[in-house]
Amino acid sequence: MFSRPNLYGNLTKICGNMRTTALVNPSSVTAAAASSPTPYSNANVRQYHEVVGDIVCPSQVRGIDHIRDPRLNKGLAFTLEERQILGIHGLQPARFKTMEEQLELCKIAVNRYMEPLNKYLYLADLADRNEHLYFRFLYDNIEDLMPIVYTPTVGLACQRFGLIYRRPRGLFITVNDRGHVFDILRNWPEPDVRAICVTDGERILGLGDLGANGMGIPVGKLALYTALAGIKPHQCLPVLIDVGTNSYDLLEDPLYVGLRQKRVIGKEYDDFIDEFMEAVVKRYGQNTLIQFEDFGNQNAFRFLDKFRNTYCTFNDDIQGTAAVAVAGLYASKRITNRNFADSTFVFAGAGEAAIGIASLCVKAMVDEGVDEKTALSKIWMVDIDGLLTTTRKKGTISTHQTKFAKDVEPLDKLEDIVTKYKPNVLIGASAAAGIFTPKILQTMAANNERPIVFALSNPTSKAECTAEQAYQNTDGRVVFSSGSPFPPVTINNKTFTPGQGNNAYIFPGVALGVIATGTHHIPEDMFLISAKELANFVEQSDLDRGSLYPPLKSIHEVSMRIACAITSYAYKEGLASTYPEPECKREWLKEQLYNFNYESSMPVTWAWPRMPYFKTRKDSPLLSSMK
Ligand SMILES: NC(=O)C1=CN([C@@H]2O[C@H](COP(=O)(O)OP(=O)(O)OC[C@H]3O[C@@H](n4cnc5c(N)ncnc54)[C@H](OP(=O)(O)O)[C@@H]3O)[C@@H](O)[C@H]2O)C=CC1
Ligand SMILES: CC(=O)C(=O)O
Ligand SMILES: [Mg+2]
Repeated sequence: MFSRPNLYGNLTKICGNMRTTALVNPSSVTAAAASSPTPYSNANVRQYHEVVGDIVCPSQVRGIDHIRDPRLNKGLAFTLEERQILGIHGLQPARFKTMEEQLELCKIAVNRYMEPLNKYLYLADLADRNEHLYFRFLYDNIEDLMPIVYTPTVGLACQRFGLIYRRPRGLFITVNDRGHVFDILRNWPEPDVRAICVTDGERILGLGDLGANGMGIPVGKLALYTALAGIKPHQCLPVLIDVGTNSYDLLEDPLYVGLRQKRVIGKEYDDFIDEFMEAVVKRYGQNTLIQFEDFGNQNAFRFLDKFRNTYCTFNDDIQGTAAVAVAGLYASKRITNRNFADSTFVFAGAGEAAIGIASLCVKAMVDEGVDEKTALSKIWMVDIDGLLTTTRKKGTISTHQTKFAKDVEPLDKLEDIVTKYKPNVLIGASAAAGIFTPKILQTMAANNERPIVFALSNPTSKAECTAEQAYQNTDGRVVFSSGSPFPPVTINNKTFTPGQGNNAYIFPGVALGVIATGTHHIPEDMFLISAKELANFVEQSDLDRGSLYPPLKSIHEVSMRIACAITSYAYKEGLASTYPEPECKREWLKEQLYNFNYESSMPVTWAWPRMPYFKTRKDSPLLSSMK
């Protein structure tokens, strides 16, 4: 244990005249967190003045409010100087801890919970208490914690949202706020938002319409912005657009926290979304990235078409998913030796994810030198009514699906379609659990030496098949990946660890590149570039263990590589608005990242807690009065 030095003499000296000074060299403060605290003195006050020069005041918040602010709180990692100067001394136990010691405690604490939802709640509580520790904990333990803050557990958290809701972690904008969306955005305390993830909760993972309970999704996605790509948390804003829900269960549920009405649709809904988009630009600027997430099918495509050239926006379910799946297919070429154009694809599902992937596959084939018509002929799409054919009744097939419809006899059953068209690639994005039956998987294995099967639906309970079913029914020959994680499977004495074909490999890196460069619009090319970047990072050892993706522990590097590629592309294509173009993109991006370690909590102008934010030492009346 640390002995407690007599600091009160020094403190009286410093606090005696609140308008003099109490400045301590911040580097010594950070280092001191781990070691025996050193009393402050006028000597190090002077040194700090000399060292710091122009300085930005880190915080005006003192006392218990400093601990209560998750962005400022460091728990027991506050040094003695920090505790004294911030006026929090005595509000915590005597012990000083390093961040590493705190992280050990987090591990013990989270592992005490058996239920994933309880782990989720522990992490949410940690984020509400100590943001730095939360993100560092996620960053260090992404393999263990991604299934908690993200799919599959985030799905359960959304389903139980009314029960577990604690504190605001994003904005709820309801259709009753029409005409006042800008005012609601102004209520968000952060002025420097660079990225918004927005949902209206209509299609939350494969769980359907969860209305306002869908807030867990933008919160989880943006947690990954920080944990995977280092985007600063204060620059991220989760938004839930509440226009009601068509879920009868939720409307009847006494715990439901959203508007208790059926969804507003049509012009009223569209005008509301328009107002939201305009308000975002007015509040945060035209380069604010707006990631659309888990909207209903029709709206997702409509809004992407409508906004993609007028706002800085993308749809993660359509475009992010496309990139991760196509990356997996690029990587699979090293196993099957087949180009895209030599393949036959069957998609179970013809919605956002499936159409997005199929469209990017076409782009990849065109990239290989094949014409678009030939590329389209390789792709067979199946929705709930069976094969997409040109004979479908008008109105049962959308404009995005039309180009994939085939001039053939209708076929309803997936089994028959797989038997007849003999795909070597079978991709599920249907939210229909178990539709890849043993028979279908066996047919894939009978027709292909190395059949490719992606069961991309989330959460785990909605997967088209489990990893175990895929390996067992193909004699271990399948090249498999899934949207949510599955545990390793051992068959014929060989253990397979399939990779996670999830857009989390893509959207954080894309977002980092887009935000850093101040890109205005996000062209489709960026997703093909991201796919190639991800595939290039896959090593032979990944393929050998049965994965088409790098291990999650290297997902930070994946995000950085994607961000570098996006940055280069943005400058090359004249899309960037941040000048001058940096020579070394990686170094330049790294300089902008979140610091996962604690920073000094020593406020330069601590003696005037409510003073405005002075940018330079020269500007500060406190400091100039000291001359
Ligand atoms: N791994 C990842 O990164 C991602 C995974 N997903 C997952 O993909 C799933 C679908 O999402 P999304 O595309 O956005 O949803 P959509 O609602 O847009 O599409 C679902 C599609 O599946 C079809 N479908 C439903 N039941 C069946 C069935 N029994 N057989 C064949 N097709 C069927 C639907 O047909 P119809 O329209 O006729 O009902 C529709 O075409 C979700 O579970 C989602 O979590 C989504 C994004 C990313
Ligand atoms: C992963 C994702 O975005 C989804 O399942 O909707
Ligand atoms: Mg999604």
